[in-house]
Amino acid sequence: MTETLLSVRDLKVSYQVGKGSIDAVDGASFDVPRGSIVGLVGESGCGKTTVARALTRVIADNASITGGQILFDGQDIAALPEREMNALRWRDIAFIPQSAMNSLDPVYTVEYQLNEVLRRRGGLGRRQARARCEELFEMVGIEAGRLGDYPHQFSGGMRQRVAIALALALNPKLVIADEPVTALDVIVQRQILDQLRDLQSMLGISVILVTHDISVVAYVCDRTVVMYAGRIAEAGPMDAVLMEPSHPYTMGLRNAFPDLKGAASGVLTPIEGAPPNLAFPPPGCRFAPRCPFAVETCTTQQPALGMAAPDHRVSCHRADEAAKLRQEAARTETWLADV
Ligand SMILES: Nc1ncnc2c1ncn2[C@@H]1O[C@H](COP(=O)(O)OP(=O)(O)OP(=O)(O)O)[C@@H](O)[C@H]1O
Repeated sequence: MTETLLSVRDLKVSYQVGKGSIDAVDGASFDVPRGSIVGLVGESGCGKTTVARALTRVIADNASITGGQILFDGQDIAALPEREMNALRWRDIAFIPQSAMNSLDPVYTVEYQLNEVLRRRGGLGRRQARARCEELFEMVGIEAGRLGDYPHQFSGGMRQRVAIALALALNPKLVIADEPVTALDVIVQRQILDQLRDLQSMLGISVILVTHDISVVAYVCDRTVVMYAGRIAEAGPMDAVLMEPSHPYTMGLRNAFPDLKGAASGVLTPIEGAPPNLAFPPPGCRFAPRCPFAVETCTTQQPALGMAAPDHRVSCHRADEAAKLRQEAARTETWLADV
């Protein structure tokens, strides 16, 4: 069995807003096996970025981790003193924030920015750092001659490659990439994802890929964690979750996105409505107000994250009926009725 690198257990993250608080992540549990790409997927606002940032403990000033464990290599980093956590960042866990433009400083050359990580954090000397910069650029397919360029001199796709090089600088075990291909055209998306996959398997690292786009997960991930309104809806091997989803939200997401591989994917059916306001989440299953299959229990009782199969978890009161619901979910009318 594959060894687990990261194990998130019942993670809770809240934002303080005025006198109240928003439970943006409300009991998330999932695993990241060594040497795998795990897609963290869900609509905007469902808590993906909050989870990703909590894993590096670079969270907003008004955010706090209010519960749970983040076991990285067996150590609970949710409880680690900031000094030790800081030593772990870049070296063990690297984070690529949502826009590569944000992660790169426009006023410095990319070599300067790579050097900041390599020399300041990695302790490399000038010569070693230069050699590593060249190696990193080669790894991400950019000529070393462009190391002295500024971020604006690169195209969007190339900036994303630079951000990947930066993340890989100190040989981390885990790279967390937040929406790494959003805003790029489909051809460039594929190139970046292919490269991420090649580097992941060459270096044997693990990657958490945060995305709202389930076709990105289908294209490149080994496993999928589907989030909805701060909770895990479904998690497991990519094929099991996307080919035979057990949660109606995953069934709906699958209908709502085109296929990145370019195959004919038929009619796209959006999930009507929007995720709930997390300041006032509905009782019971948070997806119930939009779910075409919701029954009374769904509106009153929160479903537990149970087993759909030994390695496949799902949080749905009707998970036992998944095969039947999948057939109904494949029909566009199912998603137009009831909501
Ligand atoms: N600094 C903040 N203060 C208050 N609420 C916040 C803050 N940051 C995020 N939130 C709220 O937390 C919830 C989760 O947001 P988060 O950004 O993690 O979701 P997401 O799935 O990553 O969405 P997106 O892809 O749009 O970033 C949302 O309801 C959002 O409004």
